[in-house]
Amino acid sequence: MLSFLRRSFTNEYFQLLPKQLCNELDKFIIGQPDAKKAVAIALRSRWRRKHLPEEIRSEVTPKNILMIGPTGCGKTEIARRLAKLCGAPFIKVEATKFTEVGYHGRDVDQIIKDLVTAGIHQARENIKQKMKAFTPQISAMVDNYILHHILGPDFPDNERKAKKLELLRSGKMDMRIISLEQPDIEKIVSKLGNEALSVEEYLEALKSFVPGRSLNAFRERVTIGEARKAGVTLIVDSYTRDQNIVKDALDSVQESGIVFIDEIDKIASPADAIRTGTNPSAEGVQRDLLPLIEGTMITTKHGDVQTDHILFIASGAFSDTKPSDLLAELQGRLPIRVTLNSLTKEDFKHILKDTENSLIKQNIALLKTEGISIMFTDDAIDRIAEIADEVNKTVENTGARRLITVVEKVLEEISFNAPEVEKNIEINAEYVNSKTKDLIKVADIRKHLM
Ligand SMILES: Nc1ncnc2c1ncn2[C@@H]1O[C@H](COP(=O)(O)OP(=O)(O)OP(=O)(O)O)[C@@H](O)[C@H]1O
Repeated sequence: MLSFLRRSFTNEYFQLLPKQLCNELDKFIIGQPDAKKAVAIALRSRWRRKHLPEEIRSEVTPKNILMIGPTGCGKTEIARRLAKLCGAPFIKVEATKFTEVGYHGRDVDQIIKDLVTAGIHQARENIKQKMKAFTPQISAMVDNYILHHILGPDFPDNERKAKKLELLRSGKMDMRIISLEQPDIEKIVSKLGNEALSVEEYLEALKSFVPGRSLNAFRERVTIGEARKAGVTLIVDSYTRDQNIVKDALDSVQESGIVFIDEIDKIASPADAIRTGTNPSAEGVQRDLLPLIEGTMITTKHGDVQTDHILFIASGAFSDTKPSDLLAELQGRLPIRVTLNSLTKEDFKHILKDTENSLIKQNIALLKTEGISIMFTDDAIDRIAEIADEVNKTVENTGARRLITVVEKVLEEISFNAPEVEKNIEINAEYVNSKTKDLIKVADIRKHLM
């Protein structure tokens, strides 16, 4: 059971062809076809690499990517979504963090350590998700144990026992108080490492388990309802403590980890600056990053990690510097360059309503929890997109992040007063205008000054 649960943290998306993967990304990210293509190919290359004979496989390293594009245009989102789709451990870091006082020269290794932590967390979450399919079996086992505890081991009357069990399962005994002993958790955990156990054997092994360890820590007497819940949680948690999960997570990090390094443009220095030594710390960070991206061994508290096959995606706006201002060796290690476009008003409309869990859908769902139904007319969506575009152009370009600010403004009053507002609210362009007057005014003033 355990090996089945653990098998392959990567999922079926790992098998997708680049075109199919782009289609999946299209559901969440509007436009940016080149960047989607590049990451989809990078992912498929990993699958291809896995199918190579051993001797060639170790020679093939991932083709790392440099994403160039303005802030808020989807660079991080593409990488994060890719990782999520294929179940790959993912971490985002800001390159500038390592130029801060106290950071320089130390610990870009921390990036890999954090990736391992993210990988372990994800592996545990994966197991928890998969365990959900076994909840009925686990609950039945816990109930059986509790019944055994209530009736004692020698209770002879099977008919009465069955009736009691039915009562227990129905939840009718949940308020009764029982006291539980300390579980022999060591015994259970030592069994967990044994992969040879079948489901039945595993459940059998767990019969020695007394639910409620965490409860016993602060009280011995618990209600049956609490014990039933705690028993299930404790069993699920004990699976996730298995040391093999850490080992699998390390493998997963090495084989399919993705590191997203943002603000790489901020540590690029024009050749002059390096020659005159005006920006030595930025260059130092580039040098520190080199071995990680080239492939090295990093020692973490969970074990050694070889970084050769981790996919690195570096990203930046490059408004003040150029990619060619990066150290030549670093450029060489980021051979795939993709440019992302500044988002247009049309893109904004699609981002607002057409992506899975789009901003509009999220806000509708949020207010639904208060019993409020809101509906956006098409002209309201157009207007929000227009205002966001206008403010980006005249005040500061924050890309799609601006949409969040505008939608927040539009819904501020309803959010503040809910649920004491009308139950059905239509939001049209006029309503949008009335709630975003301040934003429009600032944009107008700036426009006239330009
Ligand atoms: N093309 C897009 N399609 C859908 N949503 C987008 C798109 N671009 C940005 N967003 C949304 O805008 C927000 C910011 O985007 P993201 O984090 O990808 O920015 P970025 O390009 O990495 O910029 P930065 O370098 O400043 O981090 C996210 O919530 C994301 O969902």
